[in-house]
Amino acid sequence: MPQTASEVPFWSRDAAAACAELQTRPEGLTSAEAAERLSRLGPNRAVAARRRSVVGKIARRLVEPLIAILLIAAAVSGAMGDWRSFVVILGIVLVSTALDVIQEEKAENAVEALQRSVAVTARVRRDGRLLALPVRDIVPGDVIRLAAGDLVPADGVLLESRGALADEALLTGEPYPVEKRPGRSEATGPAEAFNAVFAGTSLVAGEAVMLAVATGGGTRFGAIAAALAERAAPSAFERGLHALGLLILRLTGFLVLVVLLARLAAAGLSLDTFLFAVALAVGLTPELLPMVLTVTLSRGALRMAARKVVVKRLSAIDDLGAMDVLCTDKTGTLTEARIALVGGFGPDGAPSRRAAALAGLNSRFATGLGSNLDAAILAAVPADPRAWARCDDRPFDFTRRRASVLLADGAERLMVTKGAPEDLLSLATRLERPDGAVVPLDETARATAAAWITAQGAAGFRLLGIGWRAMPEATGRLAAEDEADLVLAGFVAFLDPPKASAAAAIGRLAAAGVRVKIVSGDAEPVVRHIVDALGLPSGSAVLSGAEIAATSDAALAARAEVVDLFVRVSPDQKARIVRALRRRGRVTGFLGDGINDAPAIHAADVGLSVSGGSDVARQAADVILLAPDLGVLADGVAEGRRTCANIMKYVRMVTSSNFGNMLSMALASLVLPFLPLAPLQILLNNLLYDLSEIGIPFDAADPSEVERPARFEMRDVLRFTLVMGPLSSLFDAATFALLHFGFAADVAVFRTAWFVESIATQILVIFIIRTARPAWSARPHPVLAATSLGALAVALLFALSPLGGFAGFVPLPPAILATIAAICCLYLILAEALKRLAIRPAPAGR
Ligand SMILES: Nc1ncnc2c1ncn2[C@@H]1O[C@H](COP(=O)(O)OP(=O)(O)OP(=O)(O)O)[C@@H](O)[C@H]1O
Ligand SMILES: [Mg+2]
Repeated sequence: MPQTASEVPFWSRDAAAACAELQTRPEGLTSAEAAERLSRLGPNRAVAARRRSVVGKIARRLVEPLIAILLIAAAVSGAMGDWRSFVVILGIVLVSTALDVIQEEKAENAVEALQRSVAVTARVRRDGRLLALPVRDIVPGDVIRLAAGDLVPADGVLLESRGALADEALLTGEPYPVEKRPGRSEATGPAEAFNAVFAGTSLVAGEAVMLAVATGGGTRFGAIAAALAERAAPSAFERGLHALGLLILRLTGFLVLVVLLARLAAAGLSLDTFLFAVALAVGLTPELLPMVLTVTLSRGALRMAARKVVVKRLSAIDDLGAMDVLCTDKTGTLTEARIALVGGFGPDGAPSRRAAALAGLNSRFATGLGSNLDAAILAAVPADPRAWARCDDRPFDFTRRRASVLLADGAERLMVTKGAPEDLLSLATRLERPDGAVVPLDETARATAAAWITAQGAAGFRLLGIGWRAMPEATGRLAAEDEADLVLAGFVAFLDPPKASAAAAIGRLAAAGVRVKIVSGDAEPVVRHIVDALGLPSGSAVLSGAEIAATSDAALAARAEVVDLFVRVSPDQKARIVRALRRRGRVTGFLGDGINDAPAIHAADVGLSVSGGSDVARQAADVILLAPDLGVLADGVAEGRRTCANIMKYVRMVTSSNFGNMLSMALASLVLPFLPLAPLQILLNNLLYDLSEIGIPFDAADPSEVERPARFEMRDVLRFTLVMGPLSSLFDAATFALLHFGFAADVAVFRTAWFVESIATQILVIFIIRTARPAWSARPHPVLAATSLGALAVALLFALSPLGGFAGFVPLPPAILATIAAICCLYLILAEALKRLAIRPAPAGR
């Protein structure tokens, strides 16, 4: 059984031959057969899971420069006979690596489970039944049903097709959907193989049944598709953090070098100097930041999931938090998507059974996208008594916005077209009167119909126009030109009530600094009606698809920013609007559920879809809403910002307290005749400090931080550092002076005292800088309080009890203890007073 395409391409066999070769049948495999194949051929995944094993993770950490340096330091200590350092350094490497790996592993597991819950499934025939199975469980020989909007889960040949059109643009570059039908193809390349479908492409119209021939790495395009689908571009937040990390790295390198040279000049090379430099480098580097990011983001993801928002790409949380424009589709988010047929109406607007009956014929025989409009028609219109049979059809697509069927009854050939009402009106040259007579469509009748269309739209009805045309007896196929010279039979009208919760949700989003824009394929009056019904600001100008088509990208960018309503836009225009907004620096989200929304979802900073949306939309999305409700999204945005706010707390800690303390120590080492802290003490300080921060992801965010889009601004970070850094240094200098000159402390006492001051200020300041509000009015999360105070307690236990002897700590005289306590209190009070300058205040207006 070939798992890969062999020399003979698989599409050169017909369905029966392919079935025989794969030992399967149109009814599909049995689950026993499938299980056997799955274990033999492996899961249907184009690229092996990229996730590292635990061993891989540990190995990766051990080769990181910092850890490598520590290991070398341990080895040097051991070789020199300093067993205490050897053991402690190894212990620290062990603890921090374990901490890192366990946290990350847990985070990844949780997020993977979430992602699985929104993974795309395929409808597979197994044991004679149709099952929804995860795509990864598909094996060669499986028989799979596909409908418009579905992703093709494997390479295969078609067994059946009804108007199937596949979008292979991603793989062949062919921009237009290509027709797919069963048969045998002589094609040499996949692009021309009309009977084959390929993993990674999607069906945009029609229905099909396919036989999977190749899965996983054996597919033609799977690997390319996976690579293309992979979005490597980091979020703005990640880019900012990365830049900050680089900055710190450079400073660290510079400082360590200076200290090392100075000590070498003063005291010559010694193990202590070497270890001190190593410890300083370790202390200065925010080595846990990557882990902390993953953990914070995955905690955010879990909290969002509890609010029915599932993120597929972790960093999308940052983008969601930063989003300031949301473009949304209309149906399902602003409306209930419970579409009901109101009735048929003639060209003059009088009730008409005939229009409804023709719409029923079209919906019944049209292949392709079974839209909810069709469902509403079929539910309300009784089946036509005549024995119509389908000859051909031109399925619906979002650019033409209409669908035509060619029907036969005996020698009679009838084409029935339904679609956007204003388009149908312009295609029509005649009209059908209530008595059945066909007369030319004169200007008055045309104007009457146009006015009626607008009036109905404004009254909240969605309309489809219905036209027909008698075709010559021999006609067997429909051509594009046939959709012309129509007889207008009238219209069908639908109601899709506006969603009661939408107005409040949009209000919440607006209050949170997210501007909502409606981007709809529907007509202006209908969209306007919804806007009015929801009580949304209706003053906005409107931009239509036709206008957009005539606008350059640059001009569109300027227009798109101020316009909030876009009507009659095609799928690629939706994407153009998103790109235009992004070009203006807007962090843009797009929420949609249809095939027509997928390009825009893909183009957005945050692509959003709903769990009931089509495969392609969900595949393109970064975030899936488990309920089609903007309120859910507003919750998600708040959680996204909370997550960003927590990441900023780390950044503040790293840039001010951690870096500040290590900086002071480096400077002190230049002045003092001895090292201000023993290397082991620095490492211990660093480890306990890292531990203290583990609770940050649990913390709540300030209301002010949730109220506006969260952006990573290097300026804000620098401002914070410039205010809080010197403050911390000031207190370090005071400690230094008091200990060295005031108390004339000896080395051991000096180090113990400095350690206590350093770790206490470093850890406790989290309670101050975690909020821009007064520290006492914003209560920290209990987990954060526990990790911080716990780490501090351990540090004090080491430093102040006989336990600390191993690291060179000695008991402190009460006078020094009291002085340190006073310094800490004073520092915290001043930090509280100064933080208002350091943390960006909420902007006055928006
Ligand atoms: N089944 C169908 N048959 C004929 N025409 C259709 C059908 N479905 C949709 N149309 C036409 O295509 C237009 C665009 O489709 P649709 O309204 O679903 O786009 P959309 O951008 O997803 O809109 P929305 O914002 O309402 O979700 C419709 O307004 C209608 O005129
Ligand atoms: Mg839609």
